[in-house]
Amino acid sequence: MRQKSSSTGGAAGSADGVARRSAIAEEQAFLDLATARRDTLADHLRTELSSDPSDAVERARQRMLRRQHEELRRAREGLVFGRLDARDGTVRHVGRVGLRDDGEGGEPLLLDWRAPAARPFYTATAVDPQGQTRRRHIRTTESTVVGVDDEPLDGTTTAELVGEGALLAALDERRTGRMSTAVSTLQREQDDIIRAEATGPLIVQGGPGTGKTVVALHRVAYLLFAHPTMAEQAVLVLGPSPRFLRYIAQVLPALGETAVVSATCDTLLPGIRVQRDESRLLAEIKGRVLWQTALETYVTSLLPPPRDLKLRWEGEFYLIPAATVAQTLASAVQGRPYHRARAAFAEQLHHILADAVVEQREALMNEMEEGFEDILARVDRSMRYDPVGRRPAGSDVDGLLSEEEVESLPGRIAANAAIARFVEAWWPSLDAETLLRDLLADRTLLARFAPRLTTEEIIAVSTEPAPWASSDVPLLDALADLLGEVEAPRPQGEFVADQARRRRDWVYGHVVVDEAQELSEMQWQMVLRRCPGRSITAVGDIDQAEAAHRHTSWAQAVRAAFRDRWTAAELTICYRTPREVMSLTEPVLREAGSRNAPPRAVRSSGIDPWVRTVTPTELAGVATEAVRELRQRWRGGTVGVIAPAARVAELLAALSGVPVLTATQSKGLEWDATLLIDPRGIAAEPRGWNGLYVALTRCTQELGQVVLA
Ligand SMILES: Nc1ncnc2c1ncn2[C@@H]1O[C@H](COP(=O)(O)OP(=O)(O)OP(=O)(O)O)[C@@H](O)[C@H]1O
Repeated sequence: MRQKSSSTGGAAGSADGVARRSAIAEEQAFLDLATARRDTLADHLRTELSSDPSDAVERARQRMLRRQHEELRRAREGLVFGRLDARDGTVRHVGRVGLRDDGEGGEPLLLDWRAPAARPFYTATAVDPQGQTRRRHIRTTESTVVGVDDEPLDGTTTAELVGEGALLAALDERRTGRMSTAVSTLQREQDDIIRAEATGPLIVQGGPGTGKTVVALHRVAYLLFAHPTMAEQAVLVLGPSPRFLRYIAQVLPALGETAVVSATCDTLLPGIRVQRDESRLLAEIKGRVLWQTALETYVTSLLPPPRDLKLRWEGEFYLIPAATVAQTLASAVQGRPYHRARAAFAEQLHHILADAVVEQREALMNEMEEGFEDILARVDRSMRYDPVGRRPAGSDVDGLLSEEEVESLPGRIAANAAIARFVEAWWPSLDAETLLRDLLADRTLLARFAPRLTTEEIIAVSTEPAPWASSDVPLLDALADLLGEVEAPRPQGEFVADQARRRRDWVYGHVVVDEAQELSEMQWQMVLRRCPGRSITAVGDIDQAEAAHRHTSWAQAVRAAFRDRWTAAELTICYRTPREVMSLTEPVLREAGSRNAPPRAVRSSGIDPWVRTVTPTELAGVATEAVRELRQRWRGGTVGVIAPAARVAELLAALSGVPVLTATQSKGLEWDATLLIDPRGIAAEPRGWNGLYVALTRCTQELGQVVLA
């Protein structure tokens, strides 16, 4: 049985009221102390910051100081939110950042929520109190304590939820259109995932509203805290849409994190923009992992075939035989990207040529000694040949190259523009966009490199229009990776995230994927490329999958990326959607073909979902009226409208002041009230029952449906 913890706040005249006021006053005094300490530390750090670090060590130190300063600066709202009273009488406060007092040795004043010692705040129970007798949630508004919720952990009560009062208050708040942090009310099953090992792929399945996004973002903050080296590599957060990224944009900065790059799969490749929609058929075909092999063999076919290479150096011709070229080519390629292999080949070629020059010079000298006049003339010519005057002084008078000349020869050859032009002509630079365009437009090439595609599929792919669509991005990314950069880019930017964002080949310390059920096999390859160490957390709901691929289980969805080397975790409690609405979802899930049960709703809104039935001509008018009512009822909050794709334009024209989205576009978002237009129309779309499941679960309070008669 669940019992409420005692909640303390607001006016009261009883003994309870006195205790409450005293608890609030006590916590206010602590908050004032912690705030003053935070301000002092932030001021001190600011004086340490320099805009002109002298060397790499100082640059790294400055990056760390800047992070710490930023973290302190942002830790305003909810600086202190919890307190643990231990059996041995120790009292520890938990907050957004860790603070030490300014006494000798700097005793801990405030525990960072991510520190191991803060863990009982999220996981202690009456059954397993972890040495604690009481957990207190401290509610604040700006710098004022407005209430406290106490939970005894001495076995006098049992509670399923951690800090139920504070949690339910947070869940009941009006939605602003921006996600907020949940650091003070994280629940046990969420905390377990947030602090899980990050050594391999972790896939978190959770129904709608179970806090997958909350967990994903707080996990990023936790990992950056627990593994400072990760901050040097940055963390990538992949979301389903720019709208979703805007929705979550404040959470990580509010948690003080700057070493984070957020993107969608469509925006991950610098310089590439998705410019058109595409059919589901093509999205599915081009999402298959077979393209990885197809592109690998395609790029391999573009390597230059070995042949005799005839090079000119200082007026003489030198022949590098095909067998030497083949050997050098094989050692240069060895799994390297195309352009890097070329650079390795060129470097070896410069040495081979230098050796040939030295050998030939020695041979000429030997012959000369035997007195051939014409050879003398050739030597003379080759010694005089110095178009840019770079010949180092000190050639031996006997015509042989000096040791210094021999040593510098490969470098001079490497710097020679004519040699570089020769290599470029034989092994040309390529660019991913041109290559992909050529491949996709050419049925013969497609049949050769992607033999697992059917003739119909090849025709469909080759008749697509030119600008890039979403499913082209992973193909371009794969090609760009197989080609490699012609020249290594220079790091730019003050924060590590700025550098990472600009680099296609940046290797992140960790990658978090939200709405991971939507990723195609080729999009997973994009993720793997950015995190070869596979420190990846993917959160999603396989029952909300709407993308064109056919996966209906995580095992299928990630087989190509991870085989069976991944760990599963589950979230089971729905925090967003009230019980009244969740009760509508079970039959929808069955229709979607799922065998899972919807998550258990943690709260009731007391508002029954309602339905209005209309004719098509009444639709816009009734929707307008319904939106007006909902906006009035949820004044200060948010209302969203979800409709079949075919009705969005008509509704956008009729409604103002509310977002009108398809089920797919509403992924990951939430409003206080949702108006669902033509749910049967949504269900009839491709993967429509999954879409309807998404649409039904977006509200935190009230659901209205407008159904066509
Ligand atoms: N521990 C928590 N404390 C306070 N609020 C929470 C907590 N967990 C989740 N929430 C809130 O519940 C709502 C749903 O969370 P979230 O968006 O992370 O769920 P989700 O599983 O990603 O949902 P969906 O798959 O439907 O998009 C959000 O408003 C979030 O802030």
